[in-house]
Amino acid sequence: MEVNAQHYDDIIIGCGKAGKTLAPALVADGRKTALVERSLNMIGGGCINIACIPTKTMVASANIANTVRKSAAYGVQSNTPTVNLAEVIQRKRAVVQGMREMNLHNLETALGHELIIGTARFVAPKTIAVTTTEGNNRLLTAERFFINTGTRPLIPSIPGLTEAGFLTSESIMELEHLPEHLIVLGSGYIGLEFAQMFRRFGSGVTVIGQNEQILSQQDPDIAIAVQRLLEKDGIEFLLKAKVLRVDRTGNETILQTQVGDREISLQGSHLLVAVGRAPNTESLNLAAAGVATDTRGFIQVSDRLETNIPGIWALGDINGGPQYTHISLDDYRTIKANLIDGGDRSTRDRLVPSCLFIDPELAHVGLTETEAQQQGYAIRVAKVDASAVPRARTLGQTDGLLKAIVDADTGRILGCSLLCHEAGEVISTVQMVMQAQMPYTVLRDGILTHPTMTEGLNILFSKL
Ligand SMILES: Cc1cc2nc3c(=O)[nH]c(=O)nc-3n(C[C@H](O)[C@H](O)[C@H](O)COP(=O)(O)OP(=O)(O)OC[C@H]3O[C@@H](n4cnc5c(N)ncnc54)[C@H](O)[C@@H]3O)c2cc1C
Ligand SMILES: NC(=O)c1ccc[n+]([C@@H]2O[C@H](COP(=O)([O-])OP(=O)(O)OC[C@H]3O[C@@H](n4cnc5c(N)ncnc54)[C@H](O)[C@@H]3O)[C@@H](O)[C@H]2O)c1
Repeated sequence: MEVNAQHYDDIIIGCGKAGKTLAPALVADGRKTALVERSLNMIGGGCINIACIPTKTMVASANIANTVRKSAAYGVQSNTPTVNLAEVIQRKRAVVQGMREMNLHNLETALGHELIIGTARFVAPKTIAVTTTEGNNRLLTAERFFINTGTRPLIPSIPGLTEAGFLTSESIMELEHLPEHLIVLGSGYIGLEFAQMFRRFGSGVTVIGQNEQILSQQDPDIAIAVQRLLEKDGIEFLLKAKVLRVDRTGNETILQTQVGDREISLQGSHLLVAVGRAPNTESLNLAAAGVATDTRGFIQVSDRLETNIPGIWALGDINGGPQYTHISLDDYRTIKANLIDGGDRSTRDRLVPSCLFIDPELAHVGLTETEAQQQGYAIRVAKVDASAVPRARTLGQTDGLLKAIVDADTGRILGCSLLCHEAGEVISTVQMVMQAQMPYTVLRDGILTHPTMTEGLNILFSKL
């Protein structure tokens, strides 16, 4: 049943990191604001419910299992660990639920009844219809719209895949029994984090990649170092492989693959598909609003995140930028600066840090060596094994590689990749030096606490 349209100053569609942070800021700015989120189970967005937080909670369990398994090397005797996946999942659910409740409380406090649970679709420019879970329709209009609807797993069209069945990053985190042998299709972020996690829980794991190199955006030396340490964990890789067909027979999923001119058949108890993300744009009926998308369906935006339609902005993964929660948060900062604080902030030239949460972690900021060369910089490259860092030795965490790319003319750091214990923390120090536009010598000569992993930066930059 349709009712008369309700009018708002601002409507946010999707409760991702950007949307949930922007809503209270708009309210505080005196705007009559509604936030439309399609599911109560997704309050707070993908990050806390089905992505970063649940995965990192489960990675913590996997790392505990690994520590126990290796304890004898530290002089501590223990039994071989037994992983109860149902309890790991229970712990994950508790962490997620706690964060979702906190987000719900914050949003209800800021928005009251203007937090609307339902799926939004445009029916006219600046007008949406919201279908609630009970099937009711509400018409809402607003002067300004902010789209923050995120992504979902991309499912490739491979013969037999749908019929055979498969796991995604969401369903794999609801498994209560350990897969005997997990095949992971995709050698990117999601594929590698789950591959190591399930290997450490006790599953056999094979990763299939379509390129010769895993982590295709990284430099080859870094990607190879990651592959080697995952192989040390017992993970197998089948690279440069194209999956021709998937079948399910009894308890086995069988993948027919082509590697060069050879056909290789692979069997596993479970298959995880992790080959990228598709944008949640179809259900929005963007055509009714005239909002333009790219060929993959992501919304096209300016460097101020405005779409081709004045008064409609797109934030987070949906705008085709880097897919990280901290980037979605930065999109919020851009909108706040320009629309609330009267500033002039753009997304151009922002530094994008990232961390792949395997153990040891791979953190990156700025340009890779390949990118720096392609952009025509004269560069100097520093590299050092993680084993050179005293803290790594005390911890028995000596696998890894530290690498920095420096502009030979200015001494400024162009990029850095750290594959080492606590890399995700250490990279922030490098990022701050880059942001302050200081020369690399600050990290070479600065007094850093001994013995810490950050002290490794003294060692790395003294190689130049
Ligand atoms: C398994 C996994 C692990 C990850 N780990 C990390 C990590 O460790 N660190 C990191 O930085 N990033 C990580 N990411 C990426 C990160 O999760 C995303 O970049 C981030 O969640 C993007 O948030 P967003 O603001 O774009 O929106 P999202 O968080 O995707 O939220 C979009 C919201 O919109 C809602 N919605 C969609 N369509 C509609 C509609 N029509 N009407 C109403 N509501 C709608 C959805 O229900 C959802 O709640 C991970 C991703 C995955 C999949
Ligand atoms: N720690 C983190 O910050 C974190 C963790 C998970 C996800 N994420 C974000 O989510 C995004 C999506 O992750 P993802 O792993 O799905 O994507 P991804 O882009 O990182 O990796 C996808 C991989 O799948 C491969 N691929 C594509 N089609 C294939 C096919 N048909 N067969 C075999 N391989 C194929 C690609 O070559 C690529 O290596 C990431 O890019 C990242 O931005 C971040």
